[in-house]
Amino acid sequence: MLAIDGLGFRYPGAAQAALDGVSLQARRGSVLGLLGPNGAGKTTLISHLAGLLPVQRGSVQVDGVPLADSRRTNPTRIAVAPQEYAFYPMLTVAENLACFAAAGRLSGARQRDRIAACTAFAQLERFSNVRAENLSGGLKRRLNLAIALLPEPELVLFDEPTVGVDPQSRAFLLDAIRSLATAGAAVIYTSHYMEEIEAIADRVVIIDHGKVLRDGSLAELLSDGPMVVSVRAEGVDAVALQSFGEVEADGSVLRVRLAPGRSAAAVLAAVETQGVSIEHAEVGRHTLEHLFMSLTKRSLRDD
Ligand SMILES: Nc1ncnc2c1ncn2[C@@H]1O[C@H](COP(=O)(O)OP(=O)(O)OP(=O)(O)O)[C@@H](O)[C@H]1O
Repeated sequence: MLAIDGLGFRYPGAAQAALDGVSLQARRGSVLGLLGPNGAGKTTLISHLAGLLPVQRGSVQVDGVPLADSRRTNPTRIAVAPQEYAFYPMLTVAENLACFAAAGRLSGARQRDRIAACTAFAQLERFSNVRAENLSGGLKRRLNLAIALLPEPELVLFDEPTVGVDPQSRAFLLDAIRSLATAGAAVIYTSHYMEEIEAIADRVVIIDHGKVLRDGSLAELLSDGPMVVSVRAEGVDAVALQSFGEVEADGSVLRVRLAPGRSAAAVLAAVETQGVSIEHAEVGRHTLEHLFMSLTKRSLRDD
């Protein structure tokens, strides 16, 4: 549905491009997980799709039509559920929905139907008369979701929609977002929580410094890495394990990305011969987080 090809963007006066030749596609019925460290270019990309930034280089097309033309003929086809709360705190849930429905030019029976459908979808019925400022963090996120869905968009972008919510609300939001794709919408989902992306995305795009580092199905990305042995034990000599593969320390956990021909059993045997006791050991393919960290490196992003 959405095809981005070679998108480049430089903020006025910026030394470096925020987006440098980004290409990706979002399909109906599918959740695309968009991952990148701070400053990678995610918000800049989403701002293009929300119509807030002009295309400087490359192209963005919706079903083969340039984004700007598509937005002109159908401004509500793409919706963004932003990171910040996008409602009026002084208004109740029902008043907010009515206000945003009217602003989105919904009227009459259609307006009533959409408000009822989105209230039910976000399970907000019991809170219709509660002022938005008095909702819990999870309910505020659900109101954000309901507002974004009012115009029945075909492509929905979620920018870190679960920040500050408890595990129950997070599970609810993830299920709800997944069900949008199941019902036929195209969904783009950004989050810093890798386990969320693993839970709901079919495809994953990892970007950094404005470039796409990896684009593939979740299964491809998880299966094309080496086997990883994680060992939690105090006092292991990490240098002695380097002959088995790349070794990474994470607190008291050592992670060995096995080199070809090396076995997990040999790593565990080598740790035991050091005379330390293993508290916990795990063997498996690398997780999305391992892949992400190895692609984007571990350095902190302060810019
Ligand atoms: N308004 C702006 N003017 C100049 N540079 C900007 C502006 N907004 C963002 N940038 C720069 O563009 C680059 C991409 O930033 P962007 O906000 O798109 O990253 P991000 O992946 O969304 O990061 P985060 O995870 O922190 O939200 C960064 O180097 C950032 O400093």
